[in-house]
Amino acid sequence: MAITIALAGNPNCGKTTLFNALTGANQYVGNWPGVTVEKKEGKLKGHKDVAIMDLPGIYSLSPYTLEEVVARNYLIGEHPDAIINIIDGTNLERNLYLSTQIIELGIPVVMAVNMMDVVRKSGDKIDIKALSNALGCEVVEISALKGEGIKEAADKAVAAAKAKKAVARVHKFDDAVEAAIDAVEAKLDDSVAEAQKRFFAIKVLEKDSKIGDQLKVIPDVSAEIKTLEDKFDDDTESIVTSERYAYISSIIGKCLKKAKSGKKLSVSDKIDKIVTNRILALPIFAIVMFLVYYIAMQTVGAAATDWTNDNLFGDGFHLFGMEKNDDGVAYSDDADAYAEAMQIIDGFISYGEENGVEVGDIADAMDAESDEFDPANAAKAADELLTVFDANTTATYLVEDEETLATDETESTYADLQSAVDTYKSYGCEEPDPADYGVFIPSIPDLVSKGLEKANCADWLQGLIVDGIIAGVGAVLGFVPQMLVLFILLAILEYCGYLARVAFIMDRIFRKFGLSGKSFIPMLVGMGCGVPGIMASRTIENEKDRRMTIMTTTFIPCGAKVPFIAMIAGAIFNGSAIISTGAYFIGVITIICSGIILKKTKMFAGDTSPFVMELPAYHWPKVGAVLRSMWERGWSFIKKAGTIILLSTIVVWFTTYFGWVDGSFGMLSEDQMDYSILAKIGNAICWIFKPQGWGNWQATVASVTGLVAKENIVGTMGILYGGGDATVYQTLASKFTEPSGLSFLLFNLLCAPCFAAMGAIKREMNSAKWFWFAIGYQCGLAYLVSLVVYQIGVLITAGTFGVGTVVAFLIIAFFLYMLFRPNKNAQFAKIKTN
Ligand SMILES: Nc1nc2c(ncn2[C@@H]2O[C@H](COP(=O)(O)OP(=O)(O)OP(=O)(O)O)[C@@H](O)[C@H]2O)c(=O)[nH]1
Ligand SMILES: [Mg+2]
Repeated sequence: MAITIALAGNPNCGKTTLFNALTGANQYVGNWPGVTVEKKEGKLKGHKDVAIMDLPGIYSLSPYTLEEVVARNYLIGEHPDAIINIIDGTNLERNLYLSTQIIELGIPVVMAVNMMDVVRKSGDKIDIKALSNALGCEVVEISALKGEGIKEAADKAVAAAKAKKAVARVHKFDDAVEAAIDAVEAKLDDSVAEAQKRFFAIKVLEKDSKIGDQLKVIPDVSAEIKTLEDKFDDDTESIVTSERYAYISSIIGKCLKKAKSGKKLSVSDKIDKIVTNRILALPIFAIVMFLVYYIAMQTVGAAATDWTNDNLFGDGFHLFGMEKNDDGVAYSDDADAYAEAMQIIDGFISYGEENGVEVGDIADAMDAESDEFDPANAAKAADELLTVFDANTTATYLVEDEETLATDETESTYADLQSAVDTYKSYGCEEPDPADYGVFIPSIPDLVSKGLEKANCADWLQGLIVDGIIAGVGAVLGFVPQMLVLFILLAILEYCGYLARVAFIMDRIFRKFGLSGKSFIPMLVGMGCGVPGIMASRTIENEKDRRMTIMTTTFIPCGAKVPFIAMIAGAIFNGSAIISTGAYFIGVITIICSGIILKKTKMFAGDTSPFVMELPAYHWPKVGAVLRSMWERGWSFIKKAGTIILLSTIVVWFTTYFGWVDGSFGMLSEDQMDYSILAKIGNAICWIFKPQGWGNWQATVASVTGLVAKENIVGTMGILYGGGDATVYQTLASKFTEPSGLSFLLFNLLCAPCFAAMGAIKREMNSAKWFWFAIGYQCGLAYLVSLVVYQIGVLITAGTFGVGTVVAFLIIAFFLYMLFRPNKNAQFAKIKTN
């Protein structure tokens, strides 16, 4: 016989931790209330026929928010065989409120008092026997985190389910209340099971608005309600609530012995005094986020990512950094000396070409790439070069900077040429081979292309693999080290409980603007991925607020947006951590401004949901949990690279390297990309982004592929700007200016999220109209913001003034009007001030 056991309890009491421990699952656990918003089923380890159901946390069986409805509907409608009611032992009194309701459901219950490790440490004593007697069900002490007592709890629940023995009610409410309940029970029809009658009777008495969904017929009980309300001079819901609290206080004295802690502040309280301090909170938050980004983007993470990009996907590297040859000279020194000599020689050749000196044959003989290259001939040619120039020649020529691709005029004397030729010949007229300097590991693209060449692979396939897949997927994978560092740091902040404080701090700010602090939890979750972020909006009871949160949550950079932010910051802004941290603050500011503007429209007007959130105690993050969270997020990033991004890069590569030249369709060479299919598509739509300063087909196409998955922006750039001599970063730096780079970044940060997140928006909005409204709002806002940033940017940096500037100022004026216009819908506020 299959058995289902539901885990029910208050938010943040450890249900999911217990679920993971019992089933071996890996569900998301976070140190704040409202982490789980959907029910989740798993199999009890070692029992194939026992299913465990993790539920969202609830404070009572009178649900206010969507995820509470999920939990209640499950408990009432699906009727699990047993419930493990998890109670946070550090907060017994409040947690028991739900328990008094759960034992009325007519389902076998086992109470699991969790967090016993913390309870013991604090010195409190819980009398399990007394508690069990008072509640009429089995009680076990557990620590879900440490795995203590969990097997016992599960076994007891299985036994209770098999015995099918519902909780024998020990306690009675006030006689008048009991009489009313009995009377209502008698009025319920037979479709209500006997064991559930008490629960439904109380709910009907309480005038619960949503209970109609569960009952076929709601009996008329106005007489009973009136009698009770007259007697207690209160409404029935409050009467029942205070009866429950009276019951709890009657048992709590018998079951709980608090350690004499006096009035000393706990460590958590002391930390909170500082980090949630009215004045310090925000600067501390800014510093913490800056440090997170500084470490991930500029120091540790960046070093690892640079190494990966430069070596693994770039030029290759020497094992363990040992790169000395037999004479003890470092490879990099030799390579630099050779490159410097070549620069002067090439300079003289191009100077000669321009000034009518016959250097063509010399250049050919020295061309190491050519098939007929022979070092002996090259040496002779080099000597000849010395003879064709006059000893007092000073050559001027252009040199391209490797980083910025900017060209610079340089001068070299004949003496420079002489020593350059000597150096050139001393290396045997060929670039020093890194393999002569220790164990050299070629880069992945080099290795693969050599292998493919050896295997006589067709050109197009080689192109697909090297220029398509490796360039695209490699560009994304190059960010894995940075992402892992970032994920570790965010996981630490989350597990220790700091992120819950951030929600609290932000609530103070949000509230000033008429927004609910509850909107901040989805944003916190959205820092990992927008999909669960959007789902986390279920904790908001007010429908208008919830819609608004769904619309704005993805403004926060999710993990997938990080690589492209890092790429733009790295290529155009010198890797500045201010750009990466700034992306978060821009996300938050956009959410706040959107909130203010939208709240003033009829569609979203109304009171904001109250924000009640307990601050969980600080925990030391567990190394295992942090690493697991890092790995999970990192792995999903890698998995995506292997599936959707791989597919996208193949499509991008094909459409980039195939196209029509002179009327015939075929494969294109690197300098013909402007004729490609992709260029055609991009060119057809890129005018849209002219006012943003990056209206070229490459950037446009990258933004479009970003809608499939945001990592694609980097992958697509890798293909479109890769190839050729310069690195992707160098090409990017040459194609974007600071204003256009910033505008590109902002557009892609704020516009519609990836398909997966759009799907989540569709699901949560549950309405095509609202879905399109959300997507339209995001794209429209992104378009305007990026336009303004570019136009004002060029006005400041280059003094360019034109139609675009005027439009930008008009947009700003409109925006300011929307932001500061009086709120017509907030009449109550006006009345108050009068
Ligand atoms: N010290 C200690 N911490 C625990 C224990 N069980 C859970 N926690 C921590 O409590 C926090 C909340 O755990 P979750 O399992 O996410 O709680 P939940 O009940 O599923 O929360 P919601 O899904 O929000 O309702 C996490 O930080 C856990 O690590 C325990 O036995 N001891
Ligand atoms: Mg949970």
